[in-house]
Amino acid sequence: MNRTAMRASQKDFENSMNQVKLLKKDPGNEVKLKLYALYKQATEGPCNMPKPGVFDLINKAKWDAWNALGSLPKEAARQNYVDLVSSLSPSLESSSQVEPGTDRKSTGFETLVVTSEDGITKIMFNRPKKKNAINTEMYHEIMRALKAASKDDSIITVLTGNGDYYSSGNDLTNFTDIPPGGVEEKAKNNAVLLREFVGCFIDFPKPLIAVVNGPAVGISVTLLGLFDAVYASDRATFHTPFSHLGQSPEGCSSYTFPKIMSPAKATEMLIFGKKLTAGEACAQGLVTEVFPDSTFQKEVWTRLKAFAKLPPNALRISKEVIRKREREKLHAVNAEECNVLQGRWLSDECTNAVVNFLSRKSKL
Ligand SMILES: CCCCCCCCCCC/C=C/C(=O)SCCNC(=O)CCNC(=O)[C@H](O)C(C)(C)COP(=O)(O)OP(=O)(O)OC[C@H]1O[C@@H](n2cnc3c(N)ncnc32)[C@H](O)[C@@H]1OP(=O)(O)O
Repeated sequence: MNRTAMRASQKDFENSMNQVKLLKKDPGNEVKLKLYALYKQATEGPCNMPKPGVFDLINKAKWDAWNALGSLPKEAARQNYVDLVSSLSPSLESSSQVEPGTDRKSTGFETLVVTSEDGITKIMFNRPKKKNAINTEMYHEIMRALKAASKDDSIITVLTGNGDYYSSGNDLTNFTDIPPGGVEEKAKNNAVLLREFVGCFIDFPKPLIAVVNGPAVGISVTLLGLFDAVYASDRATFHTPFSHLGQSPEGCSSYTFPKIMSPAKATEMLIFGKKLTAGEACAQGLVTEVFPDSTFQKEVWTRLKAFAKLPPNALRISKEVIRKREREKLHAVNAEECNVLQGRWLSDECTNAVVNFLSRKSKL
């Protein structure tokens, strides 16, 4: 609405002040200073404060902005304030019309729900009836969602699960559809794809956070070593039963887990398949913090929203400094793990374990 020809009433002014509090998107320092100056001018008249010292940067910037309005009459300042707030309307519309908690949702995913809100892109595994097992389609969709999240305007990216599981790991039916080229070709193609998939986590440029809402198995656990923070419900468990499945570690865990938790503890998990509780995983350094399930979502999302308000460039640069010296090593480990797994998938040990699960003879 063009209000320049109108006189803003005191009521309009108060409404605008309330609207500013509801702004969803930070309008930036320049606009905030302008709003501050116009507010002061409209309520107190020309700048009447002593000039702050040069080292009092914030108050000095505020003083400069207010002082720059000179002798602008209170009424005109009030009008300018209302106009400025109304020019921020796209952000206001989204804040006032969208129900609290309603996300901007990306369509085009079958196995995920991807949403973006409050500076956070949330990638949620969405096959709850299958305990969020990762089928081939989901591997591809996670890669696509991560690539999009690395370029969108979000500050941090979160992976979580829908339902009672975080994820039961690789969908064991991935091994069943054998192409005309036979099992060797299937194993080779899967190794190439797995390497690309894990590579997306190694190279992800923004802070990547796991919100582990329930049990996690296999690759959904190993990848956690490539995340920047892992928050877990006390219902979560962490299980990598690779030997039971005739397989071997992936997700760079053969390198990250011994570093994170000590070689002996990593061996118990990765070779002997010891399942850790959330508390144990936290004590071993794999999990950042554990929360009671009853307050998990509330506490974690409050924290994540605060993280997402931190300066984005500082977050990315700090992550890069930490990841930089490890990146090459991680890619080499990933390549080697995929190569070893390719052989494992062709073994009788692996075939029997998958057949036993699919014929309902065994579970973990
Ligand atoms: C880029 C493309 C790459 C392709 C790459 C292919 C290969 C990459 C491989 C990478 C290496 C990964 C390794 C791993 O992740 S190893 C871990 C594999 N996971 C498992 O072994 C878990 C198997 N599941 C279970 O043991 C149990 O289901 C579980 C303990 C998780 C839950 O038991 P519960 O009794 O509570 O529930 P149900 O068993 O009744 O499960 C409900 C339904 O969900 C199906 N389900 C669950 N998990 C899986 C799974 N991992 N794969 C396939 N299906 C799964 C289960 O069968 C039930 O289905 P139905 O209701 O239809 O019976």
